[in-house]
Amino acid sequence: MNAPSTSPSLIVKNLSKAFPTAGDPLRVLSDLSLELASGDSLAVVGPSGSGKSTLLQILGTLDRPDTGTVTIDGADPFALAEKELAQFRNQKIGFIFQDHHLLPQLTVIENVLVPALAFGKPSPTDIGRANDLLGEVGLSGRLGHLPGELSGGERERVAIARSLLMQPTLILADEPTGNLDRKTADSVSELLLRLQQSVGAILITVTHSESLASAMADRKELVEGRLV
Ligand SMILES: Nc1ncnc2c1ncn2[C@@H]1O[C@H](COP(=O)(O)OP(=O)(O)OP(=O)(O)O)[C@@H](O)[C@H]1O
Repeated sequence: MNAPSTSPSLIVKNLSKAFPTAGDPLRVLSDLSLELASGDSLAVVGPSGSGKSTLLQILGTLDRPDTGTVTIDGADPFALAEKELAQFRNQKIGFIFQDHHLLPQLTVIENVLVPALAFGKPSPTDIGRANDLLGEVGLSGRLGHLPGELSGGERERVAIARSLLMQPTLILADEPTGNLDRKTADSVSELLLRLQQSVGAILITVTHSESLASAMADRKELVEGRLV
């Protein structure tokens, strides 16, 4: 487990992003800056179309900003070549999506091990960690099951375990409880925050859910391309 520190491990400076349209480009992010340190949790809220997913895509290094910089653990991911960037992403960033994005043909434990595949065959350490994480999310008895055999809340818990496999610096969650009933949503968000705290990762959650947003230590709204 990483000891939490207070120096910012995510530094975002002056991000801008626009998409081409038939008319003027659609400006989605505009001079957006943000700094977060190990152990921080942030809810990003805002109306539909305000740019929350676009921000998450850029922080997740899945899309590039037009201008501005993202620094994760002192490194500029966008300066890396494609293969190195893919490895950096797998090592430093855990993703959790509303529809979990588990691979249907892989078992629960194989899904949790997917981030390790970018580095070759999962090591015994990876396999031990996957087992431990599945224990922590209460799924030790379901290692060999397929995602289709699990409930929505159980699938989301597998996605949480997968996001933590590589002990990431940053966990990015897009509506992680969006498909769940209130009680299941509350238990999944409690679990996510507990595990995020235990590894000292930064957690950024995009959500329309008031109850999930209020569980995070901080909350910011995307307004006219900036976080306020
Ligand atoms: N690849 C793209 N090409 C063109 N326009 C895009 C693209 N991606 C997003 N947009 C536009 O950018 C704006 C912001 O989209 P984004 O998905 O980031 O919003 P959001 O805040 O996540 O919305 P929601 O809460 O509905 O998921 C929208 O108007 C969207 O249509």
